[in-house]
Amino acid sequence: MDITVSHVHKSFDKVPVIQDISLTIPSGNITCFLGPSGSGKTTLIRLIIGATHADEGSVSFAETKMPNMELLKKIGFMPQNDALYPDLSAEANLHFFSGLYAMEKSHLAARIEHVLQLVELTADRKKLVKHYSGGMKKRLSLAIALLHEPDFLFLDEPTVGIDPVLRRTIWQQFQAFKNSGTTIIISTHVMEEVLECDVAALIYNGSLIEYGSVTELVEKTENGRIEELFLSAASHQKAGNVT
Ligand SMILES: Nc1ncnc2c1ncn2[C@@H]1O[C@H](COP(=O)(O)OP(=O)(O)OP(=O)(O)O)[C@@H](O)[C@H]1O
Repeated sequence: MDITVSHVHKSFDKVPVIQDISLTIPSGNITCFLGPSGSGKTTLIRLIIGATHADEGSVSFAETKMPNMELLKKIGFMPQNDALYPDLSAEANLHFFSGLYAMEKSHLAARIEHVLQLVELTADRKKLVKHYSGGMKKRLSLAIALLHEPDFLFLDEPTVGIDPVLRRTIWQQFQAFKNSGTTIIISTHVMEEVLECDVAALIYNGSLIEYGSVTELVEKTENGRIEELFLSAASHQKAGNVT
């Protein structure tokens, strides 16, 4: 099921934040939204999952227009800022979120066990979240996003604050999810992570400046560094002709 974003616009307090973005996110791939801080990546994710309402334009998952309650059950979202309950343990947080996803009780315990293992938090499952480190909270947020085995996984800067070894393990997991058919959309400003993705959308000041396979985008650069494409967008924008 591909995701189609069609001519989406969004302003906050009359300031345009997303400007006429259209793209098709292919199913079963890892797509990244890459852009500098404040370029609109989080807003675009929130528009796609229906958490923010677009001023103009539409988002569809195959033929179904968002927002749609049935589709929401197929979506996992890991926000940039943790939405966790600090006075509950990791396990209790997972139980709470399973209620929101209306998960069947029969295999809940096994799912909780599985996602805790994936993010290496099994030993700390009883600890209150307020005593967690930043990286542990990130990992718990990821576990929550994975709990209901979503077909679409939206991850807003998932590896910020995670050490390089665990980051590697987590990326191996993302590749494994992809191989089992999950569509992954990830926002990042880390250029190295782009090379892990199949497709990249480069976002600059709320506009889509490049979109294509990572291989194609790398080929457009002189030295294989995708940053170059931003530098040329920035210089065009100064000259007033970014489209
Ligand atoms: N609810 C809101 N109200 C007002 N302005 C907002 C709101 N949400 C986002 N913005 C503004 O929209 C712009 C884009 O923000 P967004 O969080 O989408 O960027 P981003 O690319 O995800 O940044 P970062 O990489 O720093 O997370 C910023 O200027 C931000 O201040």
